[in-house]
Amino acid sequence: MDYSELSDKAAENMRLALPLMKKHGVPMTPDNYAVWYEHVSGANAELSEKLQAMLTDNPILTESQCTGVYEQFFNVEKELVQVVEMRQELARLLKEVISFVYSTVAQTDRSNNHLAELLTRINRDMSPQEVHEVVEQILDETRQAMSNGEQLTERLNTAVAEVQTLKKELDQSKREAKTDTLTGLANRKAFDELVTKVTQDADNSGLDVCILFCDLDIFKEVNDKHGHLVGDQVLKVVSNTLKDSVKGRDLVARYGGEEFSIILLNTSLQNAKILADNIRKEIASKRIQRKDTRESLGQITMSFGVARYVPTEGVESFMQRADRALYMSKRKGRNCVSEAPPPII
Ligand SMILES: Nc1nc2c(ncn2[C@@H]2O[C@H](COP(=O)(O)OP(=O)(O)OP(=O)(O)O)[C@@H](O)[C@H]2O)c(=O)[nH]1
Repeated sequence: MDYSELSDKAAENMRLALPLMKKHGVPMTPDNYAVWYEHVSGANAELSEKLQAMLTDNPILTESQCTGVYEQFFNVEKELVQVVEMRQELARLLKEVISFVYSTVAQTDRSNNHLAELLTRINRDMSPQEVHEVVEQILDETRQAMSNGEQLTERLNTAVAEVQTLKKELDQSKREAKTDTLTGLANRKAFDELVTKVTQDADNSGLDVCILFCDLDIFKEVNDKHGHLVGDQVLKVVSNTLKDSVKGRDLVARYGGEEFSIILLNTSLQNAKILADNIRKEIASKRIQRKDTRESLGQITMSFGVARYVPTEGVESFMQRADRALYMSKRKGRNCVSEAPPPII
């Protein structure tokens, strides 16, 4: 079978994942397939490390180990109906392909046995007619085997194309699940996930991680005076300013209504405070106008809370401190930056 024309990675991953699952005694369920596909694709280092660690203890995985990995890395998606539907589709596809592979293998076995049996019948004493009959049967069997092989290749090609489409849709819905629809920024879920990860990393590396919590000042007045649509326009302008103010490695998220949060990697507290103050000035200097009437909305300002992660304090304490710093800025009269108090460890 020539797979060289199959469209790239998905085919490769499918070919790698199935034998590995067999080797490690992993039941061929869609959930397990999702885990092993992710593993062989090399896209999820954490998942691969987890599998490697389990396999070091025992090369055959138990059912509960398999479920455990799936739950850890994929279960979040269960919340999304669309993703559930895609999984069901993948399950159907996988079931169909596996049963097709099995039936082709069974047919090939039968075919091989028949061919072996035909070969044993060939001997010197056969009449030309008998030789002719056996040769005809061998030819029939060979044609059948070739046609089975072609059908299998064709079905696998279709399956690979379907898996690719599903994967694209899955990637898209994963992205959407972590994006705020109004501003296009990362949402709170994305922020929470990343801040948890980078603080855990910082526990080991000691590298600087800072967060900024920022909140629009007296934003209710904008909404009350100009309406929610204009308020939304302000949120978009502010989002763009925040996004343009940080480096590609940093994450800007819309944390809630008019509250934003930023993760700054490899950034000292001093530099985080300077950055926050620059953003503050940039926003305060803008003169946003209503799109429809060109009426000025007056000065829009933001308050900021800045915190640097202290290794081992934990993500909750870190976020609480940043939140407290933001609250301090509000109490000081708004449109300013405050540094978080040290953690209580
Ligand atoms: N237009 C719009 N407004 C929003 C959105 N989410 C939250 N808000 C508004 O943001 C305002 C927040 O009001 P408050 O919590 O009282 O805070 P504030 O008026 O900004 O005052 P301080 O935070 O104390 O400076 C409310 O009017 C919310 O309706 C949104 O998606 N769009």
